[in-house]
Amino acid sequence: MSAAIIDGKAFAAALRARVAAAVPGFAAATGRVPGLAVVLVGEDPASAVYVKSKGKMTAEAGMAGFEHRLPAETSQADLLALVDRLNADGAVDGILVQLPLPKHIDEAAVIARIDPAKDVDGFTPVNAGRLATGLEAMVPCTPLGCLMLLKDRLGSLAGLDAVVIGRSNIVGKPMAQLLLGESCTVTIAHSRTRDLADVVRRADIVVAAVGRPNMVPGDWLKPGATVIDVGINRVDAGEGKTRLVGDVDFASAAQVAGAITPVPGGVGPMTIAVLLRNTLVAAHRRAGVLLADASL
Ligand SMILES: Nc1nc(=O)c2c([nH]1)NC[C@@H]1CN(c3ccc(C(=O)N[C@@H](CCC(=O)O)C(=O)O)cc3)C=[N+]21
Repeated sequence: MSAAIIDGKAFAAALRARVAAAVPGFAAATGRVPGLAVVLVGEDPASAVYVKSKGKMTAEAGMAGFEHRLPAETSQADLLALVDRLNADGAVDGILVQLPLPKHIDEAAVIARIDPAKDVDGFTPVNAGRLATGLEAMVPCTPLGCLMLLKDRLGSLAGLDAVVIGRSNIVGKPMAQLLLGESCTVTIAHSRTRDLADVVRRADIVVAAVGRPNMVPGDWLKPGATVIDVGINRVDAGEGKTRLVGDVDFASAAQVAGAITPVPGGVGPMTIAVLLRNTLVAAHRRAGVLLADASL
């Protein structure tokens, strides 16, 4: 094993502490604390776990959390009406509608309904367009967390070759935009990419976000590359147990990479920490209050 392990869990805890430290200043200026509304439709057990952990960390940061659990049969009209109410609620600075939604609901229509100023996931077309054109935007939490880890590790990313594996609106595309914004030479690879191993081997930075357990082996990597593993895949561990693995084969990749994020304890905790950071930022922008800590 030669790679440094990038401790996302520790970085995320430090980020949450900086967010929490900024809340009293906001409260003094506005007479209220930042508020995050989380909407969960249906009973998906994995989703319920994330929502619970988000709620706990929202409270720990000194923010107000508003949880809305709706039955799986909720109609699209009722969900849109809830989004409208949250858009109009002055105590709500951030709105997160947990994905995926049940199949009878048009996900794109629900996301597009969220006020872009409260879109702390950065999933609305307005924020995607603002990010792509270099305007001030709410940036999706997972890619922004990955970028924070990369800049902490590497300093300037200018001129580096970056390969993003995966082209989702949630991770791959915004990740590529952020890396482009840092002046990387960016390749977006996906399921139809030819000679993926050769593409990945050119990269100084590899961000794997496909959702396929252990799909990137160490012998695809350029020695010394920085590897960010966004995958969170639950796999069978025998004896009726399961465990989490990433999209990168950690054991072989750690022999070749310069640095690598583990799963769990890498990107996952960053996602929630950045969600709180985005809620704090949205609250300041909406209230017209300057956020004193420029590192946020
Ligand atoms: N609108 C929306 N926004 C999201 O950001 C969103 C979503 N929908 N739907 C579900 C996914 C999933 N997600 C995770 C967040 C943190 C961890 C996390 O903290 N994982 C821990 C391990 C957790 C465990 O042990 O199960 C880790 O990687 O160390 C994982 C997954 C956010 N999501």
